[in-house]
Amino acid sequence: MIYMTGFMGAGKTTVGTALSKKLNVHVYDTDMMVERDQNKSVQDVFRDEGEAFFRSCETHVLKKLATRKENAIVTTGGGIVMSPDNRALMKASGSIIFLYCDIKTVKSRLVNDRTRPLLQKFQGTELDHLYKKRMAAYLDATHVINVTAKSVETVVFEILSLMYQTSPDWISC
Ligand SMILES: Nc1ncnc2c1ncn2[C@@H]1O[C@H](COP(=O)(O)OP(=O)(O)O)[C@@H](O)[C@H]1O
Ligand SMILES: O=C(O)C1=C[C@@H](OP(=O)(O)O)[C@@H](O)[C@H](O)C1
Ligand SMILES: [Mg+2]
Repeated sequence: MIYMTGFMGAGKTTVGTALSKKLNVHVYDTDMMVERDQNKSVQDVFRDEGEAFFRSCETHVLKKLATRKENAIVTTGGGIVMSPDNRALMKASGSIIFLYCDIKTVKSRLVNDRTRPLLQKFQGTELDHLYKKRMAAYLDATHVINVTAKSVETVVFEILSLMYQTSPDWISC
């Protein structure tokens, strides 16, 4: 498995989907899997059951994915790395690619977003604090790609280049 991690708005879901097409492998998005399991949006899970419940659902889907014996991409939610157990599970079952994006770019990408409950909760400097608090956990990754000011195509190309060097068995042509 290749797990894509990073802060909200770094482009995990977008880049992971594009990369999966290039590699011709499945992509699994932990947020979408939680939504399917709970039959409601991430926003509604946060509103109705709270963040702790969402985190338990997230870990549940991660555990299911980690047992799959296939080459696939997993695009994670931005908070998944805060559990050391989740990080250990990802490392034991694959590699972690951290998409680093500076906070200014994150904010500009998500300025009109209403689907991420933590963006409603943490505003202005509070979001900066959350970002800083999480950085050490994000950096506990196999590879780091700086995605700031890069197009999706450029980021996908950089990941493919990295994979040619580190995981050539994934590349079919
Ligand atoms: N490299 C990029 N350049 C510009 N916009 C991007 C890039 N990657 C993602 N986006 C945009 O940023 C927003 C958040 O992307 P998304 O893939 O949902 O991020 P994440 O899953 O990390 O939260 C979307 O509107 C997406 O189109
Ligand atoms: O950073 C976080 O804690 C979250 C990020 C979201 O996913 P994205 O990183 O794909 O936005 C989603 O899991 C939820 O809103 C919580
Ligand atoms: Mg996402």
